[in-house]
Amino acid sequence: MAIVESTTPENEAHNKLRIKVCGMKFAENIANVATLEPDFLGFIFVSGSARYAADTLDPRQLLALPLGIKRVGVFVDETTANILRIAGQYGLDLVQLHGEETPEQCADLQTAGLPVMKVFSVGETFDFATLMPYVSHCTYFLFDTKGEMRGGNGTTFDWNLLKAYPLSVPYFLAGGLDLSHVPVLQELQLPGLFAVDLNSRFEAAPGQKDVEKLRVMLEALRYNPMN
Ligand SMILES: O=C(O)c1ccccc1N[C@@H]1O[C@H](COP(=O)(O)O)[C@@H](O)[C@H]1O
Repeated sequence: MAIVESTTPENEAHNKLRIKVCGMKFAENIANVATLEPDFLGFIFVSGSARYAADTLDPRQLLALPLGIKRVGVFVDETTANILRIAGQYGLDLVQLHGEETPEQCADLQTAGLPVMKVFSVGETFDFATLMPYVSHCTYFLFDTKGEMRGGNGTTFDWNLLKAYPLSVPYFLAGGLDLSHVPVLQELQLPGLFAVDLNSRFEAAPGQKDVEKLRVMLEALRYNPMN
């Protein structure tokens, strides 16, 4: 993949690979990462996670983020009422559902005006038929590596499985991504890939991102040798 595949500004906007930095929880760190202008910042609202944001974050810190950065709330098997309440409180633009959420719950959230990104955990194989009931109820899909924990395992899966992606729903790729993967991503040219999700491989401590490490990664992802 040429990370920015087109030379025209119009197509560039459509084709460029978006970047999500996830697992943010400290105000100063969020402000510093925001200067790198990621497309999405993710906040974990899962109480067992080391990246749980609700303990440390004042909603006003999220509401003050630049408009160009979309705020993503990450949930695992949370009730629709709680998701909508937290989304309103923190001004979330999108929710990432990282558990066993049903197509009906995705539909309810989207009907309530909250775009949904449904996560699917990928093991050694993946059956794309699993996605079908979700297609009309999700704005994005996200593919993460199946692991011991719901998310944040820091491990990759065989991305070649996504070469056969048959749908038009754009997706995020997550799971252990780091700088060493940029050439592989460029080579693979995955159909439907909309964004990459950066999390535990860019941390100085849980929830504390290494800004310099992220800066190098974002520069590598945004570098287009064709320009
Ligand atoms: O990071 C967490 O603690 C977490 C907890 C519960 C659900 C999702 C979580 N993180 C998500 O996991 C993926 C992959 O992260 P990693 O690169 O493997 O560390 C990412 O989408 C995070 O949003």
